[in-house]
Amino acid sequence: MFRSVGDISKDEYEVIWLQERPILSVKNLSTHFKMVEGVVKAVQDATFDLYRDEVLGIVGETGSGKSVTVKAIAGMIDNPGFIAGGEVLFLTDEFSKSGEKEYIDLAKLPKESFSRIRGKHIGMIFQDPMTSLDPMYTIGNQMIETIVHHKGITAEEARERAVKLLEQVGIPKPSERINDYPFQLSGGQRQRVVIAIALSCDPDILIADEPSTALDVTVQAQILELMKDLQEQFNSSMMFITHDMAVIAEIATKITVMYGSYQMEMGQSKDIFEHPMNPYTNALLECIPRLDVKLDRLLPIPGQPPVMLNPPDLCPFLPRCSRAGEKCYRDLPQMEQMGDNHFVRCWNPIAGKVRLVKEAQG
Ligand SMILES: Nc1ncnc2c1ncn2[C@@H]1O[C@H](COP(=O)(O)OP(=O)(O)OP(=O)(O)O)[C@@H](O)[C@H]1O
Repeated sequence: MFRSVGDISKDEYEVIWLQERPILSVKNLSTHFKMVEGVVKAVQDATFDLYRDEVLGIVGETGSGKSVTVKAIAGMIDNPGFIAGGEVLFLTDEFSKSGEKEYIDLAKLPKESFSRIRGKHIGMIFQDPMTSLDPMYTIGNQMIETIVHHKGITAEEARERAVKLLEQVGIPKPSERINDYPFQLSGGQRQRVVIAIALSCDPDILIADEPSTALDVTVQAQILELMKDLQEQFNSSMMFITHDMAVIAEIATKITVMYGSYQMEMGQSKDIFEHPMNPYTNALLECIPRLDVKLDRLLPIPGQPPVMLNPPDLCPFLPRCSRAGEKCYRDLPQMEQMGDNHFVRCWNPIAGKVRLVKEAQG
């Protein structure tokens, strides 16, 4: 049965409208650190959209700029770091006079205003739960304070909500454990508490920076499973950072691959795994251990990681790339669209251009 536009309620209309517009639109974001020795160009030209319900996986090896990207979005870059350019457009009604959602540029938002964004609209989960928890207060106190501050409800209501959240993240006997101090919990349980706090204000975006890396392997898998379930339940968009392609395969709907401060490739997960076009993405995929091939050790990518201090304006993967050609030594390639939602930074992508030309002819 068809419905006319007049039959659509205001709430339904808002859902449709929101699904068509990204909740976050990052455009040409660059973040640098001014050091005595020179400028560390940590993130250059990062560009992506995040839509409702999407899980964007940011993957790359250590030092590639993953954490700095999300910290810049969340207003967490301190001196000597600074946003050197670009926009971070976030769709919110937090500062709106009309009550309608509007885009605000987080790259230009004063530091003091971030207390109205972080914790409320953007929930953060870091590798080490103790960076988010205060050892001096019970987990109940910490959760209730956050909820009262952002939701404006009574401490009693906040306590009820905290107990329910602890239950949702799998803490046994939550009405008792809420009185525990962080040191009384295991590492995995502490991370579950941090996840509960991050979710406590129904954030629009959840940012998880290697949330399971510091935990032992079985707990890692449990935390990953929990994050997947909660993302579906709470319906928030997520940005998930990891250096591990196998982890990203589990959780991300869309992936951006970073190397030496640049996005090298971005696309839907399926496309990245089935048709990687950047030689670096391909090298990363070749490092994933396979069940059908017996190896004594993981295959490392040959060569040295890139220099971040005063780098040349060339592809950062150039010194390690087996496909490098003459053009690669002259100019930096830009991100180029190669297919539906598939972008790659490379002068000589793997089968990319050939595939598109064939598609166009066919
Ligand atoms: N406070 C800082 N001062 C100077 N340089 C910094 C600072 N923070 C980060 N950097 C530099 O910025 C670059 C990107 O760092 P970032 O932490 O984003 O990497 P990453 O991809 O998240 O790596 P990891 O997986 O190890 O966290 C690195 O070269 C790092 O040394």
